[in-house]
Amino acid sequence: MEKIAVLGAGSWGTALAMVLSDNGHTVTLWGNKSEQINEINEQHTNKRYLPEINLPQNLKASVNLKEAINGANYILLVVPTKAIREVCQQLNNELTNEVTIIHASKGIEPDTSKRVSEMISEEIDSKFLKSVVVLSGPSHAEEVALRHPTTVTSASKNMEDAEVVQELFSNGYFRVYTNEDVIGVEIGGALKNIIALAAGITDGLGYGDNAKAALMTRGLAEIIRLGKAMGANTQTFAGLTGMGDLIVTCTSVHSRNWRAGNLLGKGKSLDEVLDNMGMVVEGVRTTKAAYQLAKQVNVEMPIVNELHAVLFENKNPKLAVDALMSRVKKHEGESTSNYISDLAE
Ligand SMILES: NC(=O)C1=CN([C@@H]2O[C@H](COP(=O)(O)OP(=O)(O)OC[C@H]3O[C@@H](n4cnc5c(N)ncnc54)[C@H](O)[C@@H]3O)[C@@H](O)[C@H]2O)C=CC1
Ligand SMILES: O=C(CO)COP(=O)(O)O
Repeated sequence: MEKIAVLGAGSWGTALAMVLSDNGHTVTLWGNKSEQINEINEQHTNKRYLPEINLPQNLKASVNLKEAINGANYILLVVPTKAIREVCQQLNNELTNEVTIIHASKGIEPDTSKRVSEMISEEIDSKFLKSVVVLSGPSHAEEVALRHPTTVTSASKNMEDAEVVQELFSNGYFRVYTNEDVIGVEIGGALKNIIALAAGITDGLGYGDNAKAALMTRGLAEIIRLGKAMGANTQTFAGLTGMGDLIVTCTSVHSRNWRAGNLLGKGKSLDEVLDNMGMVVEGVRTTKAAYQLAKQVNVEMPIVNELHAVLFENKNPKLAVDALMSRVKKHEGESTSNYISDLAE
């Protein structure tokens, strides 16, 4: 059994800390809000993020980063993408031994277009960084905390590291696959949030399942196009971290991205929506990043373009849908079917 520090005491950090505690590891959950940390230690709950969930008695929490990482060979980083660099810088100041950093955050940094694993490698001194492993897939914290069956992927360039992480997390309700395509896994996890925002918008506008199926299918084609240009293995997008996560995020009431889109479709402003949410909506920043990236690498991403206009140029969501529907007529062309046929190995 291992000593593992989980940095980020929101919905996903808490749910993953539960999985690791259930597996018998010694887990310390680190957060920056003392009231919340006291609640976890004293009441064994984290009501703001996971109401009605009782946390394992052996799960400890701390506001002290040095104390949380003391003796840990594995650090799970699960703060919003916006906070990754800041938390890594704090971590870098406290590290005294080499660690494997596992991250479970889903986003791309605007302006730099960096994926989370790239930011981690930039911020953590290489003498302390044994490996970076990504944990991603269709996995709403609310359902994992109820110990409902969930599948995810552990990805690393080094398959042995991915397998170690698979072993750490796997149990009867949490099944972990491995993959060596770090780029594809991170791009899929980040970009599905954009499509979930768009799916929320069409639901909020009162359009039905046809519109959502169209967005999911054509959205996946956009994700694949960008992923391919970034060097991903296109087959990855037909798997858990691509299509799987796209399905769960576009169709679940648990999704903060879908819920935010839904409110936008109902006429709320972006500021009103984000004030309302109280949790991270990663798709907003990732839309900005994908919009910039698509232009840089010359990839056509019409849904991303329209969502960018709705979020940042005040475009009426209904007009954005009209614009997508009246684009120049096309052949279906490069669709996911090309890749899905290769998947069932
Ligand atoms: N909630 C979910 O079901 C899933 C979330 N994710 C990803 O996990 C990441 C985190 O998401 P959630 O836990 O859901 O977000 P959340 O909004 O529920 O919680 C975020 C937590 O990070 C903390 N935080 C923010 N900035 C910080 C800083 N500078 N220092 C220390 N703590 C800081 C907040 O206090 C809060 O506790 C996101 O990238 C998200 O896309 C991935 C899979 C599932
Ligand atoms: O990534 C997730 C599920 O796999 C969570 O999605 P949201 O951030 O939209 O809630």
